[in-house]
Amino acid sequence: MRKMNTPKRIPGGKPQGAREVAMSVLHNVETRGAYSGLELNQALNAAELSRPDAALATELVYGTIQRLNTIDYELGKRVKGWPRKVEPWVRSLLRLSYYQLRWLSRVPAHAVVDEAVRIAKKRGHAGIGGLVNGVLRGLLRDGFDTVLPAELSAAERISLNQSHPLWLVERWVERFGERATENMCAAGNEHPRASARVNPLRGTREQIVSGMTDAGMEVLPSALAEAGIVAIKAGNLGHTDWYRQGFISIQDESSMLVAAVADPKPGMRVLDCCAAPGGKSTHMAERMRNEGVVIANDVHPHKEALIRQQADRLGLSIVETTTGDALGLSERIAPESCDVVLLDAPCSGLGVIRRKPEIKWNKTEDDIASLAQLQGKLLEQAQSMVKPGGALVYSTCTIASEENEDVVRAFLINHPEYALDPVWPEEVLAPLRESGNLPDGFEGMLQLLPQMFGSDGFFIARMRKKLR
Ligand SMILES: C[S@@+](CC[C@H](N)C(=O)[O-])C[C@H]1O[C@@H](n2cnc3c(N)ncnc32)[C@H](O)[C@@H]1O
Repeated sequence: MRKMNTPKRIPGGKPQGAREVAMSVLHNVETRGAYSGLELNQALNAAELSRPDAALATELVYGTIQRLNTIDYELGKRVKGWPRKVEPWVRSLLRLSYYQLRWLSRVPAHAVVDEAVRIAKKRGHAGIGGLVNGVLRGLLRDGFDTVLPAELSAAERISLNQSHPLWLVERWVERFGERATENMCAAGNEHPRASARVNPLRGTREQIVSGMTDAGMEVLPSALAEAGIVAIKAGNLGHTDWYRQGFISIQDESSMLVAAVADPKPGMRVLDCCAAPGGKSTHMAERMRNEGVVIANDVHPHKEALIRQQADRLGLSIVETTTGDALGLSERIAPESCDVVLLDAPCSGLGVIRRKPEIKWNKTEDDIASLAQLQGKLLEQAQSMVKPGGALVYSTCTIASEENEDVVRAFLINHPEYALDPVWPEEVLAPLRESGNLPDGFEGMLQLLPQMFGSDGFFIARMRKKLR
Protein backbone atom coordinates (compact mmCIF):
# COMPACT_ATOMS: atom_id res chain seq x y z
CA MET A 1 0.00 0.00 0.00
CA ARG A 2 2.55 2.58 -1.14
CA LYS A 3 1.53 6.21 -0.94
CA MET A 4 0.34 7.58 -4.29
CA ASN A 5 1.26 11.00 -5.62
CA THR A 6 -2.19 12.36 -6.43
CA PRO A 7 -4.52 11.86 -3.47
CA LYS A 8 -8.18 12.22 -4.38
CA ARG A 9 -11.19 12.62 -2.12
CA ILE A 10 -13.90 9.99 -2.03
CA PRO A 11 -17.01 11.47 -3.69
CA GLY A 12 -20.29 11.57 -1.78
CA GLY A 13 -19.46 13.22 1.54
CA LYS A 14 -18.94 11.94 5.08
CA PRO A 15 -18.65 8.15 5.42
CA GLN A 16 -21.63 6.45 7.08
CA GLY A 17 -21.71 2.94 8.46
CA ALA A 18 -18.93 0.43 9.09
CA ARG A 19 -18.07 -0.33 5.47
CA GLU A 20 -17.91 3.29 4.33
CA VAL A 21 -15.74 4.17 7.32
CA ALA A 22 -13.43 1.25 6.54
CA MET A 23 -13.34 2.28 2.89
CA SER A 24 -12.36 5.85 3.74
CA VAL A 25 -9.63 4.70 6.14
CA LEU A 26 -8.18 2.31 3.55
CA HIS A 27 -8.36 5.08 0.96
CA ASN A 28 -6.46 7.52 3.18
CA VAL A 29 -3.87 4.94 4.18
CA GLU A 30 -3.20 4.27 0.52
CA THR A 31 -3.43 7.75 -0.97
CA ARG A 32 -1.98 9.82 1.88
CA GLY A 33 0.30 7.33 3.57
CA ALA A 34 -1.75 7.71 6.79
CA TYR A 35 -1.18 5.28 9.67
CA SER A 36 -4.05 2.79 9.85
CA GLY A 37 -4.36 2.98 13.66
CA LEU A 38 -4.50 6.78 13.86
CA GLU A 39 -6.71 7.11 10.81
CA LEU A 40 -9.12 4.49 12.11
CA ASN A 41 -9.37 6.14 15.54
CA GLN A 42 -10.16 9.50 13.98
CA ALA A 43 -12.70 8.02 11.58
CA LEU A 44 -14.43 6.01 14.32
CA ASN A 45 -14.67 9.08 16.55
CA ALA A 46 -16.11 11.19 13.74
CA ALA A 47 -18.63 8.55 12.59
CA GLU A 48 -19.98 7.68 16.08
CA LEU A 49 -20.62 4.05 15.12
CA SER A 50 -22.23 1.50 17.44
CA ARG A 51 -19.77 -0.87 19.15
CA PRO A 52 -20.46 -3.81 16.79
CA ASP A 53 -20.12 -1.52 13.75
CA ALA A 54 -16.87 -0.04 15.08
CA ALA A 55 -15.57 -3.58 15.59
CA LEU A 56 -16.57 -4.51 12.03
CA ALA A 57 -14.88 -1.39 10.57
CA THR A 58 -11.73 -2.20 12.56
CA GLU A 59 -11.69 -5.81 11.36
CA LEU A 60 -12.23 -4.71 7.75
CA VAL A 61 -9.38 -2.19 7.84
CA TYR A 62 -6.78 -4.44 9.46
CA GLY A 63 -7.88 -7.59 7.65
CA THR A 64 -7.85 -5.94 4.23
CA ILE A 65 -4.38 -4.46 4.76
CA GLN A 66 -3.11 -7.81 6.13
CA ARG A 67 -4.36 -9.77 3.10
CA LEU A 68 -3.65 -7.17 0.44
CA ASN A 69 -1.33 -9.27 -1.73
CA THR A 70 -3.74 -12.18 -1.95
CA ILE A 71 -6.72 -9.88 -2.50
CA ASP A 72 -4.98 -7.93 -5.27
CA TYR A 73 -3.80 -11.14 -6.92
CA GLU A 74 -7.37 -12.44 -7.10
CA LEU A 75 -8.97 -9.13 -8.10
CA GLY A 76 -6.25 -8.71 -10.72
CA LYS A 77 -7.61 -11.79 -12.49
CA ARG A 78 -11.07 -10.24 -12.72
CA VAL A 79 -10.74 -6.47 -13.07
CA LYS A 80 -9.09 -4.98 -16.16
CA GLY A 81 -6.19 -2.63 -15.34
CA TRP A 82 -6.18 -3.64 -11.65
CA PRO A 83 -5.14 -1.85 -9.49
CA ARG A 84 -3.72 1.27 -11.20
CA LYS A 85 -6.56 1.99 -13.59
CA VAL A 86 -9.29 1.68 -10.98
CA GLU A 87 -10.34 4.71 -8.89
CA PRO A 88 -8.66 4.43 -5.45
CA TRP A 89 -11.96 4.45 -3.50
CA VAL A 90 -13.41 1.74 -5.75
CA ARG A 91 -10.25 -0.27 -5.15
CA SER A 92 -10.72 0.05 -1.41
CA LEU A 93 -14.39 -0.94 -1.69
CA LEU A 94 -13.62 -4.03 -3.77
CA ARG A 95 -10.75 -5.06 -1.52
CA LEU A 96 -12.70 -4.83 1.72
CA SER A 97 -15.67 -6.61 0.14
CA TYR A 98 -13.37 -9.40 -1.04
CA TYR A 99 -11.90 -9.65 2.46
CA GLN A 100 -15.36 -9.85 3.96
CA LEU A 101 -16.62 -12.50 1.55
CA ARG A 102 -13.56 -14.71 1.98
CA TRP A 103 -12.57 -14.30 5.61
CA LEU A 104 -15.57 -12.94 7.53
CA SER A 105 -18.18 -15.64 7.17
CA ARG A 106 -20.40 -14.16 9.91
CA VAL A 107 -21.75 -11.58 7.43
CA PRO A 108 -24.09 -13.18 4.83
CA ALA A 109 -22.60 -12.97 1.33
CA HIS A 110 -25.66 -11.39 -0.31
CA ALA A 111 -25.60 -8.59 2.30
CA VAL A 112 -21.92 -7.88 1.53
CA VAL A 113 -22.60 -7.63 -2.20
CA ASP A 114 -25.78 -5.54 -1.83
CA GLU A 115 -24.04 -3.10 0.51
CA ALA A 116 -20.98 -2.76 -1.75
CA VAL A 117 -23.21 -2.08 -4.78
CA ARG A 118 -25.23 0.48 -2.81
CA ILE A 119 -22.05 2.32 -1.80
CA ALA A 120 -20.69 2.18 -5.36
CA LYS A 121 -23.87 3.71 -6.79
CA LYS A 122 -24.19 6.32 -4.04
CA ARG A 123 -20.59 7.51 -4.35
CA GLY A 124 -20.06 6.86 -8.05
CA HIS A 125 -22.66 5.91 -10.64
CA ALA A 126 -24.61 2.94 -11.94
CA GLY A 127 -21.61 1.83 -14.05
CA ILE A 128 -19.40 1.45 -10.99
CA GLY A 129 -22.25 -0.34 -9.24
CA GLY A 130 -22.39 -2.76 -12.15
CA LEU A 131 -18.65 -3.39 -12.04
CA VAL A 132 -18.71 -4.08 -8.30
CA ASN A 133 -21.76 -6.31 -8.63
CA GLY A 134 -20.21 -8.30 -11.50
CA VAL A 135 -16.86 -8.83 -9.77
CA LEU A 136 -18.31 -9.86 -6.41
CA ARG A 137 -21.00 -12.14 -7.85
CA GLY A 138 -18.37 -13.75 -10.10
CA LEU A 139 -16.29 -14.50 -7.02
CA LEU A 140 -19.25 -16.01 -5.19
CA ARG A 141 -19.94 -18.21 -8.20
CA ASP A 142 -16.33 -19.37 -8.71
CA GLY A 143 -15.18 -19.69 -5.08
CA PHE A 144 -12.27 -18.28 -3.14
CA ASP A 145 -9.44 -20.79 -3.34
CA THR A 146 -6.21 -19.13 -4.45
CA VAL A 147 -4.81 -21.51 -7.06
CA LEU A 148 -1.23 -20.57 -7.91
CA PRO A 149 0.75 -21.58 -11.01
CA ALA A 150 3.00 -24.59 -10.31
CA GLU A 151 6.14 -22.84 -11.55
CA LEU A 152 6.21 -20.24 -8.75
CA SER A 153 9.19 -20.22 -6.39
CA ALA A 154 8.64 -21.00 -2.71
CA ALA A 155 8.99 -17.29 -1.88
CA GLU A 156 6.46 -16.26 -4.55
CA ARG A 157 4.00 -18.87 -3.29
CA ILE A 158 4.36 -17.75 0.35
CA SER A 159 4.15 -14.11 -0.66
CA LEU A 160 0.79 -14.65 -2.39
CA ASN A 161 -0.70 -17.19 0.02
CA GLN A 162 0.35 -15.37 3.19
CA SER A 163 0.18 -11.87 1.74
CA HIS A 164 3.65 -10.56 2.53
CA PRO A 165 5.85 -8.59 0.11
CA LEU A 166 8.10 -10.75 -2.05
CA TRP A 167 11.34 -8.94 -1.13
CA LEU A 168 10.71 -9.65 2.55
CA VAL A 169 9.71 -13.28 2.03
CA GLU A 170 12.82 -13.86 -0.10
CA ARG A 171 15.05 -12.53 2.68
CA TRP A 172 13.35 -14.59 5.35
CA VAL A 173 13.42 -17.79 3.23
CA GLU A 174 17.14 -17.31 2.71
CA ARG A 175 17.78 -16.84 6.42
CA PHE A 176 15.19 -19.02 8.16
CA GLY A 177 14.12 -21.52 5.45
CA GLU A 178 10.74 -22.08 3.81
CA ARG A 179 8.85 -23.64 6.70
CA ALA A 180 9.83 -21.10 9.32
CA THR A 181 9.09 -18.26 6.87
CA GLU A 182 5.64 -19.62 6.06
CA ASN A 183 4.92 -19.95 9.80
CA MET A 184 6.26 -16.47 10.46
CA CYS A 185 4.08 -14.92 7.75
CA ALA A 186 1.03 -16.87 8.96
CA ALA A 187 1.72 -15.59 12.50
CA GLY A 188 1.94 -12.08 11.05
CA ASN A 189 -1.66 -12.46 9.83
CA GLU A 190 -3.02 -13.52 13.24
CA HIS A 191 -4.84 -11.16 15.57
CA PRO A 192 -2.39 -10.07 18.28
CA ARG A 193 -3.25 -11.40 21.74
CA ALA A 194 -3.66 -8.73 24.39
CA SER A 195 -1.22 -9.05 27.27
CA ALA A 196 -0.48 -7.16 30.44
CA ARG A 197 2.54 -6.72 32.68
CA VAL A 198 2.07 -6.94 36.42
CA ASN A 199 3.42 -4.11 38.55
CA PRO A 200 5.17 -5.99 41.40
CA LEU A 201 4.86 -2.92 43.64
CA ARG A 202 1.07 -3.34 43.59
CA GLY A 203 0.66 -7.14 43.67
CA THR A 204 1.88 -10.52 42.50
CA ARG A 205 0.93 -12.11 39.19
CA GLU A 206 -0.94 -14.87 41.05
CA GLN A 207 -3.03 -12.33 42.97
CA ILE A 208 -3.91 -10.39 39.85
CA VAL A 209 -4.68 -13.47 37.73
CA SER A 210 -6.94 -14.80 40.45
CA GLY A 211 -8.62 -11.40 40.95
CA MET A 212 -9.27 -11.12 37.22
CA THR A 213 -10.58 -14.68 37.06
CA ASP A 214 -12.95 -13.97 39.96
CA ALA A 215 -14.17 -10.94 38.03
CA GLY A 216 -15.11 -13.23 35.11
CA MET A 217 -12.13 -12.47 32.88
CA GLU A 218 -10.35 -15.32 31.08
CA VAL A 219 -6.61 -14.78 31.55
CA LEU A 220 -3.48 -16.94 31.79
CA PRO A 221 0.04 -16.41 33.09
CA SER A 222 2.42 -15.80 30.16
CA ALA A 223 4.60 -18.78 29.18
CA LEU A 224 7.35 -16.38 28.10
CA ALA A 225 7.54 -13.43 30.50
CA GLU A 226 7.51 -13.85 34.28
CA ALA A 227 5.57 -10.61 34.76
CA GLY A 228 3.12 -11.28 31.92
CA ILE A 229 -0.58 -12.09 31.81
CA VAL A 230 -2.21 -13.14 28.55
CA ALA A 231 -5.84 -12.19 27.94
CA ILE A 232 -7.96 -14.87 26.32
CA LYS A 233 -11.35 -13.19 26.86
CA ALA A 234 -10.99 -10.09 28.96
CA GLY A 235 -12.31 -7.10 26.97
CA ASN A 236 -10.10 -4.04 26.76
CA LEU A 237 -7.60 -4.36 29.64
CA GLY A 238 -6.85 -0.63 29.35
CA HIS A 239 -10.42 0.13 30.47
CA THR A 240 -10.20 -1.82 33.73
CA ASP A 241 -9.53 -0.63 37.29
CA TRP A 242 -6.53 -2.98 37.26
CA TYR A 243 -5.04 -0.67 34.67
CA ARG A 244 -6.32 2.65 36.04
CA GLN A 245 -4.98 1.88 39.51
CA GLY A 246 -1.55 0.87 38.26
CA PHE A 247 -1.70 -2.88 38.88
CA ILE A 248 -0.92 -3.62 35.23
CA SER A 249 0.47 -2.09 32.05
CA ILE A 250 -0.45 -3.13 28.53
CA GLN A 251 2.64 -4.58 26.92
CA ASP A 252 3.57 -7.37 24.53
CA GLU A 253 5.20 -10.40 26.13
CA SER A 254 8.38 -10.17 23.98
CA SER A 255 8.74 -6.53 24.91
CA MET A 256 8.67 -7.53 28.59
CA LEU A 257 11.84 -9.57 28.12
CA VAL A 258 13.92 -6.47 27.42
CA ALA A 259 13.81 -5.06 30.97
CA ALA A 260 14.24 -8.59 32.30
CA VAL A 261 17.43 -8.97 30.23
CA ALA A 262 18.64 -5.50 31.27
CA ASP A 263 17.96 -6.69 34.85
CA PRO A 264 18.65 -3.41 36.70
CA LYS A 265 18.86 -3.70 40.50
CA PRO A 266 17.40 -1.35 43.17
CA GLY A 267 19.61 1.71 43.67
CA MET A 268 21.18 1.62 40.20
CA ARG A 269 21.39 4.52 37.75
CA VAL A 270 19.76 3.49 34.48
CA LEU A 271 19.42 5.27 31.14
CA ASP A 272 16.74 4.49 28.53
CA CYS A 273 17.85 6.38 25.39
CA CYS A 274 14.67 6.03 23.28
CA ALA A 275 12.02 5.62 25.92
CA ALA A 276 8.57 6.76 24.77
CA PRO A 277 5.87 5.79 25.54
CA GLY A 278 7.72 4.44 28.55
CA GLY A 279 6.93 0.72 28.55
CA LYS A 280 10.46 -0.42 29.25
CA SER A 281 11.49 2.53 31.45
CA THR A 282 8.60 1.86 33.80
CA HIS A 283 9.24 -1.88 33.71
CA MET A 284 12.87 -1.29 34.74
CA ALA A 285 11.74 1.06 37.53
CA GLU A 286 9.32 -1.62 38.77
CA ARG A 287 12.10 -4.22 38.80
CA MET A 288 14.24 -1.73 40.77
CA ARG A 289 11.41 -1.52 43.34
CA ASN A 290 11.32 2.23 42.73
CA GLU A 291 14.82 2.73 44.20
CA GLY A 292 17.60 4.41 42.20
CA VAL A 293 16.99 6.43 39.02
CA VAL A 294 15.74 5.71 35.50
CA ILE A 295 16.45 8.51 33.03
CA ALA A 296 13.84 8.16 30.29
CA ASN A 297 14.82 10.11 27.19
CA ASP A 298 13.00 10.55 23.86
CA VAL A 299 13.52 12.88 20.93
CA HIS A 300 9.89 14.02 20.68
CA PRO A 301 8.84 16.67 23.25
CA HIS A 302 5.15 15.65 23.08
CA LYS A 303 6.04 12.10 24.15
CA GLU A 304 7.53 13.19 27.47
CA ALA A 305 4.02 13.50 28.94
CA LEU A 306 3.22 9.93 27.86
CA ILE A 307 6.13 8.57 29.87
CA ARG A 308 5.24 10.79 32.85
CA GLN A 309 1.61 9.62 32.81
CA GLN A 310 2.67 5.96 32.84
CA ALA A 311 5.19 6.47 35.64
CA ASP A 312 2.60 8.39 37.74
CA ARG A 313 -0.12 5.81 37.11
CA LEU A 314 2.22 3.05 38.29
CA GLY A 315 3.43 5.02 41.33
CA LEU A 316 7.05 5.19 40.10
CA SER A 317 8.83 8.28 41.37
CA ILE A 318 12.33 7.33 40.12
CA VAL A 319 11.58 7.87 36.42
CA GLU A 320 13.13 11.19 35.30
CA THR A 321 12.07 12.24 31.82
CA THR A 322 14.28 14.18 29.41
CA THR A 323 13.79 15.29 25.82
CA GLY A 324 16.45 15.36 23.15
CA ASP A 325 18.11 13.52 20.30
CA ALA A 326 19.82 10.43 21.67
CA LEU A 327 22.65 11.20 19.24
CA GLY A 328 23.50 14.12 21.56
CA LEU A 329 22.92 12.37 24.89
CA SER A 330 26.57 12.36 25.89
CA GLU A 331 26.46 16.18 26.02
CA ARG A 332 23.75 15.96 28.69
CA ILE A 333 24.70 12.87 30.65
CA ALA A 334 28.11 12.31 32.22
CA PRO A 335 30.37 9.71 30.60
CA GLU A 336 30.48 6.28 32.24
CA SER A 337 27.81 7.31 34.77
CA CYS A 338 25.18 4.58 34.29
CA ASP A 339 25.03 0.98 35.51
CA VAL A 340 22.65 -0.01 32.74
CA VAL A 341 21.99 1.70 29.40
CA LEU A 342 19.11 0.52 27.20
CA LEU A 343 18.87 1.42 23.53
CA ASP A 344 15.45 0.26 22.32
CA ALA A 345 16.09 1.64 18.89
CA PRO A 346 13.76 3.02 16.22
CA CYS A 347 13.51 0.21 13.64
CA SER A 348 11.62 -1.12 10.63
CA GLY A 349 9.10 -2.94 12.87
CA LEU A 350 9.00 -6.18 10.87
CA GLY A 351 8.27 -8.04 14.12
CA VAL A 352 5.02 -6.16 14.77
CA ILE A 353 3.27 -6.67 11.43
CA ARG A 354 0.31 -8.24 13.29
CA ARG A 355 -0.32 -4.90 14.98
CA LYS A 356 0.62 -2.54 12.16
CA PRO A 357 -0.02 -4.41 8.91
CA GLU A 358 0.79 -1.45 6.66
CA ILE A 359 4.45 -1.92 7.65
CA LYS A 360 4.48 -4.78 5.13
CA TRP A 361 3.63 -2.50 2.26
CA ASN A 362 5.35 0.73 3.36
CA LYS A 363 8.83 -0.43 4.41
CA THR A 364 11.56 -1.08 1.86
CA GLU A 365 15.03 -2.57 1.87
CA ASP A 366 16.36 1.01 1.65
CA ASP A 367 14.61 1.79 4.95
CA ILE A 368 16.39 -1.15 6.56
CA ALA A 369 19.77 0.11 5.31
CA SER A 370 19.23 3.68 6.53
CA LEU A 371 17.83 2.57 9.89
CA ALA A 372 20.85 0.31 10.38
CA GLN A 373 23.12 3.33 9.94
CA LEU A 374 21.16 5.35 12.49
CA GLN A 375 21.09 2.43 14.94
CA GLY A 376 24.90 2.09 14.71
CA LYS A 377 25.29 5.79 15.52
CA LEU A 378 22.82 5.62 18.41
CA LEU A 379 24.63 2.62 19.89
CA GLU A 380 27.92 4.48 19.62
CA GLN A 381 26.44 7.30 21.74
CA ALA A 382 24.71 4.99 24.19
CA GLN A 383 27.87 3.07 25.02
CA SER A 384 29.79 6.12 26.22
CA MET A 385 27.53 6.46 29.28
CA VAL A 386 27.98 2.88 30.55
CA LYS A 387 30.16 2.45 33.65
CA PRO A 388 33.00 -0.07 33.47
CA GLY A 389 31.38 -3.35 34.51
CA GLY A 390 27.97 -2.02 33.45
CA ALA A 391 25.49 -3.41 30.92
CA LEU A 392 24.52 -2.14 27.48
CA VAL A 393 21.29 -3.62 26.10
CA TYR A 394 20.27 -3.17 22.49
CA SER A 395 16.79 -4.13 21.28
CA THR A 396 14.49 -3.72 18.28
CA CYS A 397 11.07 -5.05 17.27
CA THR A 398 12.29 -6.14 13.86
CA ILE A 399 13.50 -9.24 12.03
CA ALA A 400 16.33 -8.04 9.78
CA SER A 401 19.94 -8.98 10.55
CA GLU A 402 21.24 -5.61 9.26
CA GLU A 403 19.36 -3.84 12.07
CA ASN A 404 20.10 -6.47 14.68
CA GLU A 405 23.08 -8.86 14.75
CA ASP A 406 25.05 -6.81 12.20
CA VAL A 407 24.71 -3.59 14.24
CA VAL A 408 25.94 -5.41 17.35
CA ARG A 409 28.82 -7.18 15.60
CA ALA A 410 30.03 -3.98 13.91
CA PHE A 411 29.88 -2.22 17.27
CA LEU A 412 31.88 -4.95 19.02
CA ILE A 413 34.61 -4.83 16.38
CA ASN A 414 35.13 -1.13 17.17
CA HIS A 415 34.77 -1.60 20.93
CA PRO A 416 37.01 -4.32 22.33
CA GLU A 417 36.13 -3.01 25.82
CA TYR A 418 32.67 -4.61 25.35
CA ALA A 419 31.72 -8.28 25.06
CA LEU A 420 28.42 -10.05 24.51
CA ASP A 421 26.98 -11.24 27.81
CA PRO A 422 25.10 -14.57 27.70
CA VAL A 423 24.48 -14.58 31.47
CA TRP A 424 20.79 -13.66 31.33
CA PRO A 425 18.35 -14.14 34.20
CA GLU A 426 17.06 -17.70 34.39
CA GLU A 427 13.48 -16.36 34.24
CA VAL A 428 14.24 -15.38 30.59
CA LEU A 429 16.37 -18.37 29.59
CA ALA A 430 14.18 -21.15 31.07
CA PRO A 431 11.09 -20.68 28.84
CA LEU A 432 13.31 -20.32 25.77
CA ARG A 433 15.25 -23.47 26.63
CA GLU A 434 12.16 -25.51 27.50
CA SER A 435 10.43 -24.58 24.25
CA GLY A 436 13.55 -25.34 22.16
CA ASN A 437 13.97 -21.68 21.22
CA LEU A 438 17.30 -20.98 22.92
CA PRO A 439 19.92 -21.05 20.14
CA ASP A 440 22.75 -23.60 20.45
CA GLY A 441 25.88 -21.82 21.67
CA PHE A 442 23.80 -18.85 22.88
CA GLU A 443 26.11 -15.84 22.94
CA GLY A 444 23.90 -13.12 24.40
CA MET A 445 21.84 -12.18 21.31
CA LEU A 446 18.29 -13.41 20.75
CA GLN A 447 15.97 -13.11 17.77
CA LEU A 448 12.43 -13.92 18.88
CA LEU A 449 10.07 -14.81 16.03
CA PRO A 450 6.30 -14.26 16.24
CA GLN A 451 5.46 -17.94 15.74
CA MET A 452 7.55 -19.05 18.75
CA PHE A 453 5.25 -17.78 21.50
CA GLY A 454 2.56 -15.89 19.56
CA SER A 455 4.21 -12.64 20.70
CA ASP A 456 5.95 -9.86 18.75
CA GLY A 457 9.15 -10.50 16.81
CA PHE A 458 11.94 -8.94 18.87
CA PHE A 459 15.72 -8.77 18.96
CA ILE A 460 17.65 -8.35 22.22
CA ALA A 461 21.41 -8.24 22.79
CA ARG A 462 23.14 -7.77 26.13
CA MET A 463 26.74 -6.54 26.27
CA ARG A 464 28.98 -5.92 29.24
CA LYS A 465 31.66 -3.23 29.48
CA LYS A 466 34.83 -4.76 30.86
CA LEU A 467 36.24 -3.52 34.15
CA ARG A 468 39.51 -1.65 33.78
C1 LIG B 1 10.87 1.46 19.73
S1 LIG B 1 10.29 2.97 20.27
C2 LIG B 1 10.65 2.93 22.00
C3 LIG B 1 9.64 2.19 22.79
C4 LIG B 1 9.89 2.30 24.28
N1 LIG B 1 11.22 1.85 24.62
C5 LIG B 1 8.88 1.52 25.10
O1 LIG B 1 9.14 0.39 25.47
O2 LIG B 1 7.80 2.05 25.36
C6 LIG B 1 11.53 4.05 19.71
C7 LIG B 1 11.42 5.46 20.22
O3 LIG B 1 12.59 6.14 19.78
C8 LIG B 1 12.28 7.48 19.64
N2 LIG B 1 13.36 8.05 18.81
C9 LIG B 1 13.53 7.99 17.46
N3 LIG B 1 14.67 8.59 17.13
C10 LIG B 1 15.24 9.04 18.26
C11 LIG B 1 16.42 9.78 18.55
N4 LIG B 1 17.25 10.15 17.58
N5 LIG B 1 16.69 10.09 19.83
C12 LIG B 1 15.83 9.73 20.83
N6 LIG B 1 14.71 9.06 20.60
C13 LIG B 1 14.40 8.71 19.35
C14 LIG B 1 10.90 7.49 19.04
O4 LIG B 1 10.21 8.67 19.36
C15 LIG B 1 10.26 6.26 19.71
O5 LIG B 1 9.46 6.67 20.78
